Amino acid sequence: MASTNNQLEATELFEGQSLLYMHMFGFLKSMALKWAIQLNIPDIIYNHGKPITLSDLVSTLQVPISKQSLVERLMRFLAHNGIFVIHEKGENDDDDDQAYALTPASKLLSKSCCKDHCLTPMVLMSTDPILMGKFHQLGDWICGEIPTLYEAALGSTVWEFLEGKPEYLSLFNQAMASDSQMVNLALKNCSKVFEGIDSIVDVGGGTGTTARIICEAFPKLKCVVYDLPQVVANLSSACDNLSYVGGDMFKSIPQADAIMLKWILHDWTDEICIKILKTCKESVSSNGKKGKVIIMDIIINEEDDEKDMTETKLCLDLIMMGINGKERTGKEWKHLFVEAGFKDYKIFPLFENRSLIEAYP
Ligand SMILES: C[S@@+](CC[C@H](N)C(=O)[O-])C[C@H]1O[C@@H](n2cnc3c(N)ncnc32)[C@H](O)[C@@H]1O
Ligand SMILES: O=c1cc(-c2ccc(O)cc2)oc2c(O)c(O)ccc12
Repeated sequence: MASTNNQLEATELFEGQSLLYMHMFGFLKSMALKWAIQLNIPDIIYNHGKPITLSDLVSTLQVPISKQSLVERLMRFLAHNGIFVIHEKGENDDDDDQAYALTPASKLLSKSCCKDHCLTPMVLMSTDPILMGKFHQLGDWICGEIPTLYEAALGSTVWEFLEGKPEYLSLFNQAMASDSQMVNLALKNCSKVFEGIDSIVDVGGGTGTTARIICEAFPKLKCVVYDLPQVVANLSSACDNLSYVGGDMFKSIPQADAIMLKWILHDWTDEICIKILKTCKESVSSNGKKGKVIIMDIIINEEDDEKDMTETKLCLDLIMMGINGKERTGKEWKHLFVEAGFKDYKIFPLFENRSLIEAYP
């Protein structure tokens, strides 16, 4: 009996050990992704026009002979994780019997392949050493009085940090724009949301990627991108129905039939979200029309989502924790709408980890 218990205990401990190793080395997934981008591998494979053999890849990369096997090992790791796929050509145990091809994930990292849907800037932001570095201070920050991890690690809130560092503002804006490009692919599923409205303000709309997609799809809809002055400075619109206005959403929000908030509310605490939602409600109600607030954001739904999807949402929740925001469950979203005085709201799936919520004043 004792030995059965010991065996069980040992089995469980080995499982625990295995889980810990998986987590300890998890950072190498993002590092290997960054390596592939730094070496331009997704574009090299795409431009090759067919799966690329190891010898063609290393010769394009001009990797010294002594390091060629390292490329093979990195590609094996990335293929194991679904970023590339290995095509086996023959039965010989020869390097050139294998060739690497793109998967949907690496297509999204190739500018040549997915010009309008390239997620490379988001990978570069999420793997930036300074931005990643602040997570080393989670422990000290949680036990201290400083309100946000950004302030604890970098000395200012995220928005002040970005304002003072043009290269990071540009990295952040490009990362946000790359996420917004995906709206293009999802718009057909939710086009009804934009029908019957004449004007919309994209509050915190960044450099205007989402607004541009909506303006092109609905040429009669007048769209304003409203963001901090340093974000919209020097931006000009290519479409007649799109304009940029610099301002502070905590001071005022321009009037319109609809307000859009994409990836805005998850940046803030409940208290601040309720304040933003109340201002939006006033803005869409003040012209006497029955306006609405359109929210594109994350809803945590552990019951219905796949485990991997929940994991991504919970990772984003930790990122939001660092800027004093949070990802919310359906119940938590309801709390915001009720407290801000909205009469009703509807939820639609948008894409992958994102939902679209229409809230009615
Ligand atoms: C996470 S980004 C989302 C950008 C864009 N909506 C998107 O999804 O790509 C948040 C945006 O809110 C803007 N923002 C932050 N504070 C703001 C304020 N007080 N007034 C207006 N915009 C603000 C930021 O500059 C940034 O562009
Ligand atoms: O990978 C990220 C993403 C963000 C991010 C995403 C969406 C938002 O509405 C705000 C921020 O922020 C990050 C960040 O602040 C960081 O230090 C590292 C990575 C990321």
